[in-house]
Amino acid sequence: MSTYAIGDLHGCYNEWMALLDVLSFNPAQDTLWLVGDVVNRGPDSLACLREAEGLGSAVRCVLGNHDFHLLVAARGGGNLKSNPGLQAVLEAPDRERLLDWLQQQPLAVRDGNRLMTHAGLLPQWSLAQTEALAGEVQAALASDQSGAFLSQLYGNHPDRWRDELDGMDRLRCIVNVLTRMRFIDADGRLDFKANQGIDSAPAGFAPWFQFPRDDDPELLFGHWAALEGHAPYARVHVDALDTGCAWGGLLTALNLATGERTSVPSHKSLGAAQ
Ligand SMILES: Nc1ncnc2c1ncn2[C@@H]1O[C@H](COP(=O)(O)OP(=O)(O)O)[C@@H](O)[C@H]1O
Repeated sequence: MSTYAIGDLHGCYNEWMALLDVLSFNPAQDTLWLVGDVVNRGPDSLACLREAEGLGSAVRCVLGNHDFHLLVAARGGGNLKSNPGLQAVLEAPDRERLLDWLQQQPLAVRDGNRLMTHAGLLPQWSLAQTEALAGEVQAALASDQSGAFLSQLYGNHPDRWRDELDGMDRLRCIVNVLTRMRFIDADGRLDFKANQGIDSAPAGFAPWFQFPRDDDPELLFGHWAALEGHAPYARVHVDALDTGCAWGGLLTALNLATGERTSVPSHKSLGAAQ
């Protein structure tokens, strides 16, 4: 009866299966939290989606920016870029079922004092507020206007949260915080350019987890491969789970009860055929 949180899969199906093997994962008893970015970059997005969908209630998954990329391309009139693996999803006979599953995933998963999102959350957002804001996006994805929502999703504005935001600006800001954020400034403004290690912070910006909070939650996030699973100088309890499997790094699972980390190497780094 273990619960494991796993970092960004990014289509690394073989590594995912190897990791589950090492963990002796049993879907009848154990639970997997997936931190988002199930698809893109790696070799087999389609197999990852099928597996995640097929695991049913054994999986709790949040949406990442690359998952949104697939949804925008499939259902929001967007163009595909980056990876032919996504094309395979779009051409699959079961694409509608897989896309329906993806579109139903939340942007936040909470269990008591623990919260998982793909990128993080703003220091001023409580866990309850984050859940509620994530729920607003999930409702938009579930509505009969979801295509219009997806077609207007992309953009960097507004780059700063205000409670008064409404309409698409509000939803876009929530999505950008929960799935794209890395560096913010003291006013909570998001930077959308820097994506390397913490040394790449633009002047006046710092990683979101280096800002103090009023509460003391345990936050799980992925998204930021260059951190290599570390959150330096964090002022909050965070677990960085993206250890860059798609970049030749590792795929990592965190046992939520014991805090133990288990990793397997990327097959890319082993020189295996992708
Ligand atoms: N271990 C690493 N060290 C340094 N840079 C990395 C590492 N892994 C990935 N990167 C870089 O991080 C950038 C962002 O990739 P990633 O964190 O996967 O996020 P996303 O694709 O969602 O923007 C990429 O441009 C890549 O070059």
